[in-house]
Amino acid sequence: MIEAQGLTKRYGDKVAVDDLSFTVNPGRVTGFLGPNGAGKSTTMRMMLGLDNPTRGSVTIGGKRYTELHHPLRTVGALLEARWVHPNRSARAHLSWMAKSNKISPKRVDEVLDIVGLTEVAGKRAGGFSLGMSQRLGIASALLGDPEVLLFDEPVNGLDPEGILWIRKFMQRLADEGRTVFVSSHLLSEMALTATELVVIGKGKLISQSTTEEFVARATDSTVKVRSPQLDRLRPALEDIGATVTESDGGLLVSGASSDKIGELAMENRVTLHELAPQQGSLEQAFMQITGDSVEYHTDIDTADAAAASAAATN
Ligand SMILES: Nc1ncnc2c1ncn2[C@@H]1O[C@H](COP(=O)(O)OP(=O)(O)OP(=O)(O)O)[C@@H](O)[C@H]1O
Repeated sequence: MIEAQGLTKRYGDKVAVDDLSFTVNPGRVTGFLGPNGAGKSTTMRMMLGLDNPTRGSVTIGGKRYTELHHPLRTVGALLEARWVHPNRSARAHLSWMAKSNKISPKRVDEVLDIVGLTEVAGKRAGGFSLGMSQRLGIASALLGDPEVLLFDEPVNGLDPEGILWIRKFMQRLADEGRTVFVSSHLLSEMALTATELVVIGKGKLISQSTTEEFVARATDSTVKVRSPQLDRLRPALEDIGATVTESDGGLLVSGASSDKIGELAMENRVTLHELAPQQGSLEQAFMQITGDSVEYHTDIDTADAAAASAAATN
């Protein structure tokens, strides 16, 4: 389990992480979501003792990173994929890491096998594709068989096959009962990968909930209605306080459930051709909740978000 309490980091005048408190539990993949510059990497660096908090604390299994007797056996991290010496082979790199952390050399072959790199273990890591480098990074993280795993933007730059592999792999690690904490600004990716979300903006906690709750809370639940007698249904809906807008020859109704709209249609002898609750996308939820927390707004951001949410809804 990871616990942040009042975690704060200042760089001069800049507050990168601002009084963050949240908990990450084992047995599930928890997404760490936030716009660029929100403070995700800084938070992860503090989890790994690479940066010191200005105030507050973050602990792994109840201990600060610097208090851990065998850090590699407690927490594994994938922060930056291409940090291996390019002339070293994957096996040589892992063997060196194992030796310097008093981990059995047998574990090297095990982790190579787990990430599917056995066949290329003798090749120079410098010639690896990004996907293979990510696998090697994950093999290093797994070397100490840790209970807690941190991934900082693990799918950045990967092809669809690589993305799918990482997603399934993180789920497998969580199914084994480990604590898996993964940062991303790819919202649709998080919707597919994470069951729990810690969302931050401008260094502050915006929400911690299940992915499902996050989307449901943030998006207006609307119902799409098509009928040849909308002229009769519309005033009836407005009479009960629903908000009605025209859309695609039908109506988009908010403030009334599909059950209520169906009953109202029957009472008014209105034939319905469609009555469809609209599922909000994670993109819509994210923009709605973090909208004010994005450091630099541009028209392009807004257009991109609209396009992304349209793509996700369709
Ligand atoms: N060493 C540093 N010195 C000064 N400011 C820093 C430093 N590291 C980070 N920051 C600032 O702190 C804020 C948070 O940065 P951080 O990299 O943690 O965000 P992030 O959520 O990981 O963003 P991204 O998704 O863009 O990587 C940013 O405004 C960044 O410019």
